[in-house]
Amino acid sequence: MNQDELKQKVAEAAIEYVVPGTVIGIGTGSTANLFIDELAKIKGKIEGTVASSVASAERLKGHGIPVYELNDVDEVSVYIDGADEATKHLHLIKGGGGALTREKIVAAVAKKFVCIADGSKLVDVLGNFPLPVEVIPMARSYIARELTKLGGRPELRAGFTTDNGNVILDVHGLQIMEPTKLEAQINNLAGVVTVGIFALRPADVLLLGTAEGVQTLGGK
Ligand SMILES: O=C[C@H](O)[C@H](O)[C@H](O)COP(=O)(O)O
Repeated sequence: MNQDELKQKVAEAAIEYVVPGTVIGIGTGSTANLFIDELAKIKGKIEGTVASSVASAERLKGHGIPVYELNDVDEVSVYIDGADEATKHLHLIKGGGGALTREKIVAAVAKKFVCIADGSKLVDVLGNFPLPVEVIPMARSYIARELTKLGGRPELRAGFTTDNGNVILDVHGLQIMEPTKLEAQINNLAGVVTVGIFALRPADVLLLGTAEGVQTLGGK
C-alpha cells in the first residue's frame, strides 16, 4: 500500500471514534481531509463540527456538514487530526500545514484526541521534521535568535501567513529529547503564538496505517 492508501485506512478507522449526537473537532491536512470525506458518509449521526482551519471548514461545508464556531459550543467530544511526526508516547509535531495554533486550541477543548497518520510518521525522537513555530510578525527576528540559542536553525516559511495573520518559523536540526520541556520553553518566548510540539497535551490515541493494518497506540 502506498502512503495515500495508508492514510485512507486510518481515516476510515477513525470513524469508530466519532461519538454520535455530539460536536466533533476536525484537524487539518491531507489525512484530516480523508477523514472529512469519511465523516460525510455519516453526517446525519453527528450534531456538527468545529474546524481547526479555514480550509477544513470549507471542505466540511462542501459536504453539507455543519461547522460551528468554537465559542458557540460547550463541548467537543473528540478531536481527530493528523501529525507530521509522532512517538510511541503519543507526543507529536504538527503544523506542517500551518494550522498548529487552532489545532492546539481544539485539541485542548476536546475530551479525546485521536491522531491519525501513516506509519512513516512514527519516530523514536521528534525533530527530524522541521518544528513549526507560529510567531507574531514583529517578533520574528527576536524569536529566530532565541530558537538558534536552543540549537535549531529557524527558517521563515516564505510567502505563508497563518489563518491568524502570523508567520511560521520552521526550525531545522533539533533533536527533541524532552518534548514537554521544550514545548513550555518555546511557548514562553514573548512573541510566540504556538509551538508545534504537542506533548503537554499529547494525543490520547494514535492510529497508524501500516502494511499489516491499522495499529492502535494508547487508550481506546
Ligand atoms: O498544520 C497542519 C497539521 O498539523 C497536519 O495535521 C500535519 O501537517 C499533517 O498533515 P498530513 O496529514 O497532510 O500529513
